[in-house]
Amino acid sequence: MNTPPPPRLSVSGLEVAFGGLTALNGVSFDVADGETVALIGPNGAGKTTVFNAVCGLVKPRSGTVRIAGRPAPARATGLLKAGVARTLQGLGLFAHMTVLENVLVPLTALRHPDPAAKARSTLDALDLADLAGRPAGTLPYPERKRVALARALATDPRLLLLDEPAGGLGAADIDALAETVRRIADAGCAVLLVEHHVDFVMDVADRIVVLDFGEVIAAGTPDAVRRDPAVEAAYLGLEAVGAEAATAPAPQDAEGGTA
Ligand SMILES: Nc1ncnc2c1ncn2[C@@H]1O[C@H](COP(=O)(O)OP(=O)(O)OP(=O)(O)O)[C@@H](O)[C@H]1O
Repeated sequence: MNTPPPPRLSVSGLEVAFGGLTALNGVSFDVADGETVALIGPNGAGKTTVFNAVCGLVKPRSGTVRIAGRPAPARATGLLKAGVARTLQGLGLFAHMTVLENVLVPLTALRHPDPAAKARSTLDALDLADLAGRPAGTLPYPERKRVALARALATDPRLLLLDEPAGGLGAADIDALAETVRRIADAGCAVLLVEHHVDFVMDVADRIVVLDFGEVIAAGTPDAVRRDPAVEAAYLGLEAVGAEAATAPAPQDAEGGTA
């Protein structure tokens, strides 16, 4: 009998401390190819710290992060080569560069054989072709978010990490985003997202991992998690969290960063 392949992402017993503060305490979960997993939890629960540990930006005190069975590379280019791409909460676009140039950044880093064609086909797929020549910083927030997603997708990641992808978007853009995320997962990519927008999470996630004070307090299908009393107690009502996320953030200055 063939051994099944290891999960695309496997986080095991992750412990992270910032001085005296234990930010993550024994966090474990997997994400399989083609699966969408959402990390949710109240503010300060440790969601971003999980992302940062997966990307090697914080060093765990103990525990492991494995990508397709191998230890996760610590540097941005190593992660891209291992098929990992990430979007950032602050988007991290280069404001004065065009949309096309932004999407070219990771392709150039990866020495893609035909970066221009790949960038253009990715922009096409996300309905951004008409904006290719515009400086990224001049676009409205929803378009800038799509550019950040395009930049991550251009590298054909096998694991996509999305940091609050629905934050600051209106209902129509959130529906379109949900469709895009489904398409990405259907193509076999593993998707891990951190998100406060509960309706969006319930819509797109195959599984939800709930963090509170750095620990996994529930994990399972959206339905199971919704009915879990520990989750309700942690949130003091999921609806309140959804309402908070519906508020658009003030436009942020684009800044340099990695996909
Ligand atoms: N660099 C750091 N130095 C010190 N403490 C940190 C650092 N990064 C995070 N923390 C602390 O670790 C805990 C987890 O933070 P984290 O940002 O991972 O939570 P989160 O669930 O992503 O929160 P939010 O929903 O508000 O983004 C918090 O108590 C936070 O204050």
